[in-house]
Amino acid sequence: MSQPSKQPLVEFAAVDFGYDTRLILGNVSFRVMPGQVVAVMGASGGGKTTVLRLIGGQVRARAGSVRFDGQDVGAMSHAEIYAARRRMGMLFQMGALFTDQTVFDNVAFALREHTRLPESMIRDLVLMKLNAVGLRGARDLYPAQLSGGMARRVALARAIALDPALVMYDEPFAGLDPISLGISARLIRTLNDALGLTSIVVSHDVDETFAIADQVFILGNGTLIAEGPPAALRASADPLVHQFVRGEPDGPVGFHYPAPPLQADFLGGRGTSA
Ligand SMILES: Nc1ncnc2c1ncn2[C@@H]1O[C@H](COP(=O)(O)OP(=O)(O)OP(=O)(O)O)[C@@H](O)[C@H]1O
Repeated sequence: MSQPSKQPLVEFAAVDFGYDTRLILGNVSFRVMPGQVVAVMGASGGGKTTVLRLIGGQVRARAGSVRFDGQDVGAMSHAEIYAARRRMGMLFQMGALFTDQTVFDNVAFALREHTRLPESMIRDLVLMKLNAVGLRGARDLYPAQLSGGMARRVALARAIALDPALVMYDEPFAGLDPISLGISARLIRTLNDALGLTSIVVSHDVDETFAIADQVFILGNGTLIAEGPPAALRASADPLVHQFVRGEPDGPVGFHYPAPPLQADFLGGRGTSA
């Protein structure tokens, strides 16, 4: 019997990336092993979505390498990137469903677009995916007839329709009520394990994400400031990690954007040289 692969499914090695002259990520290295659920967290604007875009080949690293299943994404041709993306499911917060199509047709879309499977097989695959997210019975509904949590689950079924190796979630819990949020988080873990996926979740929800992740990467100040299993990060004495995990307003990451002293803007500017 062959041994399970020990090669990372995703690997960042000393990655630098910036838009224009501004560096967004500097010297970022991490690995995602097959079967893991990993979380990419950190302050807003810290480059979390950019990490997903680098993996999907929408943008390329300036230095270092981004590998997907051993292949350097930055060196792929368009055809290779297209083929690699077929092995990646993406679920974005605003990954709107097609409003004029039923739940069934939304999930069937990628199968019809990317495969030549007969409709009878597509039907079975779609219903299996819908069953996995608990919505087999909702197949004939239109998106307008779904709750926010249900719509998110349909989007999840759509993201896994092609049996991807990797599923990337960008803010999958945004806008959900606490119950739907908990259900969605557990579903990500359950599907990951039941279907043999690997999952990367970008999220701000510390509790829900820590509850399902094997490994957490925290981005801050343009680089990876911490990584480890959730329990280790919760126990971390590092002030940055501590502030992030507890959601505290005061700490190494300031609440205020740099500004002149208060008295310069109020009290008629008294006490300033301005
Ligand atoms: N196409 C673009 N051109 C120029 N700058 C961009 C572009 N896309 C993103 N940025 C900038 O890159 C930085 C990182 O953006 P990114 O979306 O990766 O952050 P994020 O950590 O996902 O943020 P959030 O949690 O707020 O979604 C931000 O400062 C953003 O303004």
